[in-house]
Amino acid sequence: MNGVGDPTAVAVQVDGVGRVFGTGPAAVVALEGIELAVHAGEFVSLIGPSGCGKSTLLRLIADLDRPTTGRISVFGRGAEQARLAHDYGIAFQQAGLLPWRTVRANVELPLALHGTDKRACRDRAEELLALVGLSDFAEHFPDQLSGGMQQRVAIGRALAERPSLLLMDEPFGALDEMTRERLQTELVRICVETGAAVVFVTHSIPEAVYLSDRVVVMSPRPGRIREVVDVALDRRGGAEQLREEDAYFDAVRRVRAVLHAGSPAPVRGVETR
Ligand SMILES: Nc1ncnc2c1ncn2[C@@H]1O[C@H](COP(=O)(O)OP(=O)(O)OP(=O)(O)O)[C@@H](O)[C@H]1O
Repeated sequence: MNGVGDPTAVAVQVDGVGRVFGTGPAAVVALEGIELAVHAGEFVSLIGPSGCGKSTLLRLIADLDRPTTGRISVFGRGAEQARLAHDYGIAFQQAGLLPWRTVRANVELPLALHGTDKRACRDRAEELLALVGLSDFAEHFPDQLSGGMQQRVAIGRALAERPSLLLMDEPFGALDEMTRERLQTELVRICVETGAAVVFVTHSIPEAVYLSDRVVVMSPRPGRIREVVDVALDRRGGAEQLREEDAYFDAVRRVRAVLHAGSPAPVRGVETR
C-alpha cells in the first residue's frame, strides 16, 4: 500500500533536504534544510527569486538529481522507486514534444514505451485529447500548433498514466497572458477531474495564487523556505470569477509581502522597478 489514490496520503514528503553543487570555495548551496509535505490532491506552488532553488527542488522530487542531505519520498516510496513506478507526470517550460510524431502519438508515447497495447493506447489518447481540448488536432504535428496548444499536448502526455502527482516547472512561462490564463483555468479543471497533486514552479504571484492551495515562498543563497502561505480560495463560484474576488487579491498581497520581505530596500533617489 503506497497511498496512491488515498486522499489522506502524503504525495511528497521532503525531510531536511539540502543540495550543494560543486566543492570547496566554489560550492553553491542551492538548497538547505527543506521540509515540506504535499498532500494527495493538493496544489502547491514554489515561488521565489531567480536562483533560490525552485527547479532544483522539483528535479530532486522527480529523481532527476539526488539530494546532498536529507530524504524525499513520493507516496511513501523513495524518489527513484516512484520514478520507476511512474507515480508522477512531468511538464516543463518547453513542451518537449517529438516533432516527427503526431499529437496523438506524442500523447500515447509514455503508454507505448511501457508496453500498453495499441487499442488501450488509442482509447486513452482519445480521453486525454478531449481533456485538454485537442480532439480535432490528433493528426497534426507539433509545429502546426501554437505554443499554448503544444503545452496542452505536454500536459495530456504528463497525465497519460493517470499519475497521482504532476511536477510542473513554469509550464506556461513562455505563453502570452491570455493563453496563460486560459491554460491555468484548464489546469484547475483537470486537477479537479483527475484528483492529482501538483508541485508547480512559477515566477508569477497571481498564477501561484490562482492555482494553489498553498504557496511556498523561497529565499536564495542558500535556498530555503521562507514561509508557506495558505491560499485556500473558495473555488465553487467558478474559475474565472475567482480572479475578481477580494480573497484572491488578499492572497496575492500576502504572497507579495512575504516575497518582498527579504528584498533589499530601494536606494533613495534611485528608481526601482
Ligand atoms: N547543475 C548545476 N550545477 C551547478 N550549479 C547549479 C546547477 N543547477 C543549479 N545550480 C545552482 O543552484 C542554484 C539554484 O538554481 P535553480 O535553477 O534551482 O534556481 P531557480 O529558483 O529555479 O531559478 P530560476 O527562477 O532562475 O529558474 C543557482 O545558484 C544555480 O546556479
